[in-house]
Amino acid sequence: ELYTCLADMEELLETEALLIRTLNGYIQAEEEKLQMLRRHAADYAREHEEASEDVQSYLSNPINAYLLVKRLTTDWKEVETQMVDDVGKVFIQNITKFRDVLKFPSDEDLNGAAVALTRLQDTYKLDTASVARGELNGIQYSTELSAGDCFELGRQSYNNGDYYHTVLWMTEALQRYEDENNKTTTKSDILEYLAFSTYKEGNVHRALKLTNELLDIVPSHQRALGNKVYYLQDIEKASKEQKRGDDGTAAVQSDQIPVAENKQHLPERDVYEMHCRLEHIMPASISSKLKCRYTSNGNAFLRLARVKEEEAYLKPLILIYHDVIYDDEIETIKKLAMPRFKRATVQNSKTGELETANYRISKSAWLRDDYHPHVAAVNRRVEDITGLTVNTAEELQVVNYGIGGHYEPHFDFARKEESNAFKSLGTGNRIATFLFYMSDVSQGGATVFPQINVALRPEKGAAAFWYNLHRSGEGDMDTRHAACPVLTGSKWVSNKWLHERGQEFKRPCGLTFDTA
Ligand SMILES: O=C(O)CCC(=O)C(=O)O
Ligand SMILES: [Fe+2]
Repeated sequence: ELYTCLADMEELLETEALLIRTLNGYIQAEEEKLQMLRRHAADYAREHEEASEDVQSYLSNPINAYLLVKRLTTDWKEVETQMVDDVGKVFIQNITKFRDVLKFPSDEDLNGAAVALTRLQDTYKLDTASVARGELNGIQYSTELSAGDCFELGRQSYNNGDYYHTVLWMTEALQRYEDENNKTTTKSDILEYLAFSTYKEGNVHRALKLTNELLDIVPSHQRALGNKVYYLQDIEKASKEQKRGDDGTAAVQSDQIPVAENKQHLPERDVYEMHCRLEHIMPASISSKLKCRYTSNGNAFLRLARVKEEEAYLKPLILIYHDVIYDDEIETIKKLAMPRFKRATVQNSKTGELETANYRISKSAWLRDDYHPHVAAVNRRVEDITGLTVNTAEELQVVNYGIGGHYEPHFDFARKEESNAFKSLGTGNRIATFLFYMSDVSQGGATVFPQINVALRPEKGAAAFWYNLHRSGEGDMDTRHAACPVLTGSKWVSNKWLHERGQEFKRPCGLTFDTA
């Protein structure tokens, strides 16, 4: 699962470098072989021509007679050996050896990267043609996609049962195919996927039209012939039902079930994505009440080194601290995390087991205080800034998000029904979250709170802090939040989750407005 993390993806470039070297080596060896054969062919031709000029006199020379026989025996054998010699074999063997050492992406990675791209397309409302041109939000980032590249994206979507994106990408593939001089795929393959997905999306007339186009190119296409019969029956049935006067169309099932309606009564997904695009502007009635200050929070250490504290929201209180993790600490933490990275997991609310899920795509690692003084220093800073103890906190969790990496809306605290969640820790629920941003993100990757319309843009060196629980210990539903998919760049964060135990006399009054 390399695609889940940008740090791992860098290693793929090393793999590619080796493949390029190997391929060039193979081409050179193959060329040397061909050159040798060409030389042989020329030698044969020269001697043969000489002999043909005067056959009698040529063969009357015993040396010539001997050479002719030799040419057709041992020399020719040598040629045949060269011809069957599989020059590529040893190069392939070399690559096979490297498979154990170097990172190679799997089919699952290809699928993950394709799904990530379609997720970005949806969240950031990117139109297919622009993405195919290598543009993201109007900025040219990469080379264009060929018809074959678009076809492969469509095929991956198709394999996931995602007909919506199949239609988008196959349509684009078709358009690119027409414009391509060196064709990178075949029109009939595109049409086959496009027709069937169009049918699945409910447009049988267009599916039929596309299938007819396919049959114009390949009249004996078995699946197309079968589908055509099926589509025609479908159309006939629908027109009969219409004549009878009843509505033949099935009730359209929406898969946009509002999971948790927010205060605007829009499906949470729409609100979440709107905030990811940073489209929402906080009304002045709220933003005008937010303050910035240098604070020491009554802490002796911080009195000497005050921190910049900014209110991002008041109820629940969300605070941003600027410049609270330093570049050398960030470098150390990244270095420690990289070899420990695992695909991030989530807790199954029924079983309490940890498992991977598509709604959380990133790699994460846990770092103990004693791994490096920088880890201890960062934890200590959380304590100094919040006035809470980190004795009962979880280890520092380091997260790196790769292509389209994200974490959909969730709570950091365990809900009542998840009574097993933090049981083994024996430190109670996650009272607060301290989230360090260890990188800027050029596009995407905001932390958003859909219930209260807050979006935080990652800023390297800054941190966000909020309480997940009311003073009563009850979870604060307004702290529901998400990490938006990364559009361009790499996103690094570290989480310090503070727990209830040990905070009994520490949760400072000044930090929260709610007394519930
Ligand atoms: O990466 C982010 O912005 C938020 C991460 C988060 O919510 C989490 O790891 O629980
Ligand atoms: Fe979270």
